[in-house]
Amino acid sequence: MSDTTPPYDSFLLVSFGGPEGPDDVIPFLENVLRGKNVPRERMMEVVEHYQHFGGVSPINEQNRQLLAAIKSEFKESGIELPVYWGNRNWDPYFEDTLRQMRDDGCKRSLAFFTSMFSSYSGCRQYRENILAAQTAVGEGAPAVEKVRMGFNHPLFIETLAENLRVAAQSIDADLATTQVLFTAHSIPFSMSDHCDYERQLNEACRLVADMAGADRWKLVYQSRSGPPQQPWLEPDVCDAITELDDSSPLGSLIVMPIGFVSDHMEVLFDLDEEAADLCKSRDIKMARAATAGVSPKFVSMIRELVQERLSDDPMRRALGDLGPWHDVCPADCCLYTPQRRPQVGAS
Ligand SMILES: C=CC1=C(C)c2cc3[nH]c(cc4nc(cc5[nH]c(cc1n2)c(C)c5CCC(=O)O)C(CCC(=O)O)=C4C)c(C)c3C=C
Ligand SMILES: [Fe+2]
Ligand SMILES: [Fe+2]
Repeated sequence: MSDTTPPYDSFLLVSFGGPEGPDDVIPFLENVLRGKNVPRERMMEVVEHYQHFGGVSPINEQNRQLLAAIKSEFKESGIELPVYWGNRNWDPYFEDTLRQMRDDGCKRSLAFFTSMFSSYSGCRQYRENILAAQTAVGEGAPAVEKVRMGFNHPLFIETLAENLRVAAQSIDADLATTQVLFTAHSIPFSMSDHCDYERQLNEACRLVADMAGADRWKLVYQSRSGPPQQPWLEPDVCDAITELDDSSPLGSLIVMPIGFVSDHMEVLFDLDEEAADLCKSRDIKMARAATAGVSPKFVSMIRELVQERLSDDPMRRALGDLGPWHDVCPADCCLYTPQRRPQVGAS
């Protein structure tokens, strides 16, 4: 490492958080929806989804497993960074984590966000959250810099291509002929107009489909929360299934939640319940492909994204046409509304 290389002294897993019991559900969702134009009725609908699973989102447990996997991957690779975890919407909150990091003597941390695609929610909002937490902690709060977006990293694409093949095998489907629907969280146009979310998603879908040999694929959206008069990305996964099946009976279908890195509540409810019920009612054999989770290659990708920032080597691995994404976000990266003024946060 040369003198100009930032002396990172810690690693921070940046994530969303989720409720750990029935009483947590409403305060959690109020955190999620603060500042977002989402009707109360939609929030109460989502409350039911969470209560249906005992009020516990699997996301926190999945992040605990991811942290453990990252720790052992770092150890095996000789990376001596202590590993921390902070969330936007639930305990452990960023402020508590940054305070702990300051008390442990951390000055500059490298962060991995559990979002593989650029959007306000998955990029800028986290940087704003971290800035707010640094301000709250005050003097001595560690600096936080994020690793680049990994949507086109070969190890991410390989992980998902393998998961797609496994899903196809589970229903004896031929990927060359079976319809594949890749899903991602729908967002309002006022968000998608100011980021590369759709471009990155389309690229990742193409790369995964090519690698797995899936010839019939489409990118669709799930988990829409806005009022009906507000335009959000479409089509919705269930509308797409209905339309495709009406035009020519699908028979079999593979759904892959490419926009998410773990099988959290939105995957369990919107896909494993709603989309699966729809498929059952139409006699469609549906397989839901696994998310990256703690797959060894995905964990190795996180390690690689960290290692490239610890070294002077400019090498950045990426597949496809978009190239490696930026290490440092430009000032206007992932704005939400055109009127929003750029704010400086963790890069
Ligand atoms: C305006 C945009 C969004 C609204 C409103 C919204 C509501 C909402 N989201 C969840 C739960 C999750 N969302 C997650 C990811 C996610 N959400 C949005 C946008 C909105 N969500 C985006 C663009 C993304 C992808 C980027 C990211 O932040 O990950 C996730 C996954 C988080 C993870 O770390 O994997 C969850 C869970 C709820 C319950 C909700 C309110 C009804
Ligand atoms: Fe969301
Ligand atoms: Fe960004």
